[in-house]
Amino acid sequence: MRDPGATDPGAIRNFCIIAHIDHGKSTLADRMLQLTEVVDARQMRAQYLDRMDIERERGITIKSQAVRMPWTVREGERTGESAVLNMIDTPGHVDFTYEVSRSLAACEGAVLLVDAAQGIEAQTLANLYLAMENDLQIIPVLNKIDLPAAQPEKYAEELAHLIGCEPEDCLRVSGKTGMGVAHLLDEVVRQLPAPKGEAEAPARAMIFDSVYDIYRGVVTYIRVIDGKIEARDRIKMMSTGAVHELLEIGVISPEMLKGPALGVGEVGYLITGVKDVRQSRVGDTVTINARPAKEALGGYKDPRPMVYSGLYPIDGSDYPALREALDKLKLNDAALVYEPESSAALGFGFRCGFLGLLHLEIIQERLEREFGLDLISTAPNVVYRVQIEGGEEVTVTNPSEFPTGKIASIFEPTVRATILAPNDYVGAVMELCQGRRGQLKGMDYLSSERVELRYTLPLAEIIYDFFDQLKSRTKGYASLDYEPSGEQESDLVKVDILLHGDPVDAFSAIVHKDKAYNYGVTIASKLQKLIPRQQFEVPIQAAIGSRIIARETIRAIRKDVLAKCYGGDISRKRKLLEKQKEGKKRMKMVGRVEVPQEAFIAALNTSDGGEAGGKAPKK
Ligand SMILES: Nc1nc2c(ncn2[C@@H]2O[C@H](COP(=O)(O)OP(=O)(O)OP(=O)(O)O)[C@@H](O)[C@H]2O)c(=O)[nH]1
Repeated sequence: MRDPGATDPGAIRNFCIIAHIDHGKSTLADRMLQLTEVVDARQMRAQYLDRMDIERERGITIKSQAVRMPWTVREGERTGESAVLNMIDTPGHVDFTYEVSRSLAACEGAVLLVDAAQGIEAQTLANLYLAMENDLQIIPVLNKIDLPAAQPEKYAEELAHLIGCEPEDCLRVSGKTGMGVAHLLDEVVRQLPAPKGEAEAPARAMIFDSVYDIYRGVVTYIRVIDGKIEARDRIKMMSTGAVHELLEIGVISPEMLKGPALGVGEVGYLITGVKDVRQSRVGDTVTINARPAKEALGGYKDPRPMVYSGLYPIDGSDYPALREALDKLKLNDAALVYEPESSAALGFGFRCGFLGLLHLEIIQERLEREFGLDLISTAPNVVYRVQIEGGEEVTVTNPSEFPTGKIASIFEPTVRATILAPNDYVGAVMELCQGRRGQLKGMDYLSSERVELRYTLPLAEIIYDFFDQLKSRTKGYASLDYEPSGEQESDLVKVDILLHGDPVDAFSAIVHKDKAYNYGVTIASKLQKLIPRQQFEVPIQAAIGSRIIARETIRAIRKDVLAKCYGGDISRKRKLLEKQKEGKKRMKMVGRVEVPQEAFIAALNTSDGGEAGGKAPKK
């Protein structure tokens, strides 16, 4: 390996692999690491780069986001030409599209990988469009050609039609057997352009990822566009003007290799003393303090939370532990926002903002797994912009904070969704989308059997169970991808759930007018089944403002836990009474009504098909 900083930009090829989930990205990356001898045969194991991920979680080393691999063209034109390949990893999910586009901007080309037994899927398209927006050169590749079910001829046609090339231009590989992979690397050198940049200009490097390592602080991944950053430099973040001492700079191949500098087109890492990833943000431009660049690269915008949810510890005494855990996670996740909130039903917790549902799930799972917390989340909701008569405007991230004044208009965020499905299921997909207030924007036949449908949908309608519904209505054949597409004015109302006249904050929801009744009835009847009878009659009502739209009643009676316990052993009776006492400790008072917290948790749980949309803890 040559010294970093000394690489001729003409020999560099920066590329990423883009693919639909499970089309074989990690396996192909493994083969490339092996063929280029960056990882030798003894160390090689499946999903090498994923292994690093686990290591990073334990703080031993960091995840390899960009690997530098030397390669010499083996066959055909330009045999013997040496190159330095940087393979840049991209997060694959729509929640992180913002990060994906930053990583794409660090490359000149992309390997578009398609499973030869499945063909093009929704994320293939979404990633391809992103790559095209970033002006990347695309190399189409069919993977898994070793599979008996592979139909490379058929899908080469599809792929060629999509990107406007000839079917023969689609390469054929098997990440599993290694077939065709050396040829693919040769083509990366031949087809992709070398990076261009001004070596003499003030340094500008783009941050495409940053991760927190407990021993080393924040490790920032950069791609140098112009100039050179040397190990002795003091660097400056252009969005904030913050200046940091460089502690280390280098490349990753596949471990961190310290070096003297990074020059034009090079991809590597840098370490400063900062302890918080938000000081080293994805998308920001790094320059040198002594000779700063005038203009930052590209546009810089903050990742904006799209989905909010309340996170509460099941055991109230875990609240300080939850706060500490969120503080720690924030070091590694610039997009996570949270602030304390309290709920009559659930006690003390945090209102958290996420990039999307997957992000929410990942955070909740990490809190539970890494910090040993038992959590309940309230139904996720999107962010509404509410205009009050008289001109005032408020942003609502929590339905219970919906303004009470006269509302002039309410705006909700929308997404542009792309759904790919076999012909036979077009009707089912359309029915689902229409039921979710979708507007059909276009429809294309990718081949004689597969259709691409484009819809504009309210984000709120797809954050519940849209994906599950789509899968079940199409027997798992449809795939979905979506991206934010602005907002629309909608006829929305806030529905409150009242228990004996008092609102239960955790169940307030902002829903479309046509769905308000349904929501009210579902939650009221769920609670009616879950809340034990009291000494007095308790009405459960759903209300829009002061108008009641649904009602259920819990009849008065003292709950006699011994009712079903005829005769028998006294110790059994005692056990039941003890259990009742234990349960009482976890009772929450809503006005005069005593409710076991489990009832709220069960009502928030969606696994039984309810509409509240919360997530119960995993036991
Ligand atoms: N037969 C065959 N199977 C393959 C090939 N490449 C990958 N697979 C299998 O396909 C599955 C998915 O492969 P991954 O490499 O994990 O796919 P990925 O795109 O990285 O998946 P995610 O990381 O989940 O997005 C695994 O079970 C692999 O063993 C191939 O060339 N041939």
